[in-house]
Amino acid sequence: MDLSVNQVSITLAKKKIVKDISIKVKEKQFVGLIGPNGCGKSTLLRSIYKLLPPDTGAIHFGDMDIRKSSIKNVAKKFAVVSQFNEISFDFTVQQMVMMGRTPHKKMLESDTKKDFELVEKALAQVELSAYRERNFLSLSGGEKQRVVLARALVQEPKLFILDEPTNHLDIKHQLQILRIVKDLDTGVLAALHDIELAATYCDFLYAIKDGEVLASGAPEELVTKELMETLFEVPCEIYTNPITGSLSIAYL
Ligand SMILES: Nc1ncnc2c1ncn2[C@@H]1O[C@H](COP(=O)(O)OP(=O)(O)OP(=O)(O)O)[C@@H](O)[C@H]1O
Repeated sequence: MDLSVNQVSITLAKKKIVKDISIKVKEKQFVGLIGPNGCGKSTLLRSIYKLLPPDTGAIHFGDMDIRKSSIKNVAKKFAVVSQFNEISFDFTVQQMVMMGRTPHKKMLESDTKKDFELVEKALAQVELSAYRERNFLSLSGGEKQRVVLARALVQEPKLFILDEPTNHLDIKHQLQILRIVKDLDTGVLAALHDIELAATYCDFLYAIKDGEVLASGAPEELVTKELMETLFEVPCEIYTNPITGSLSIAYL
């Protein structure tokens, strides 16, 4: 199923933050949003997962009209890993991850063998099996982020929405998170700050500035010196890393 966002605009505190943005995530595609702080990436993502109503525009996942669907039905399709993982009550890691099963359950339905198996599998994927009895609030920022990814995995979504998923993570765990979602058989829409990682993992990128899509395309076409300098207002050179062969940026 494809995600289609058509001409979405969002106003916050009387200021137009997202201006007529259209984006698409095709089935199983890994799509990245890049752009400077405050350009509207998170705001756009929030409107896609129904935390914010857009002023205008349409958001569809396949033939499902997201604006008209219930949160529970949207949560059966989309899982979100965002930058802010603060919760008021403390839960164990296992309980936190189990919450990812909620959209698939009826009220008060108890956890099944399959639910526990999915939780164990997801904890192993993020290398936190030994932490299952720990209190979530006692974890480091990076460990919390991996628990939130595990919760998203057990949700068995058709689309992952990641808002700076690698915040707080050391390089091993940044690569781990991106590799895990890349290897899944689902679409991914991710706001990413690290352009080199975005170019490595994404099939398609949208460059956003001042609430508008400035350019879009495959990373090797989109990530040019001219566009990066316009986007981030820092002089740079783009080159091919002689060791990895991947696209790299030197900020000057
Ligand atoms: N609730 C709100 N009320 C008013 N303005 C807001 C609100 N939420 C966000 N904004 C503003 O909207 C703009 C876009 O914010 P957003 O979080 O979408 O940017 P972003 O591209 O995700 O940035 P970053 O890379 O820093 O995470 C910012 O100027 C922000 O201050």
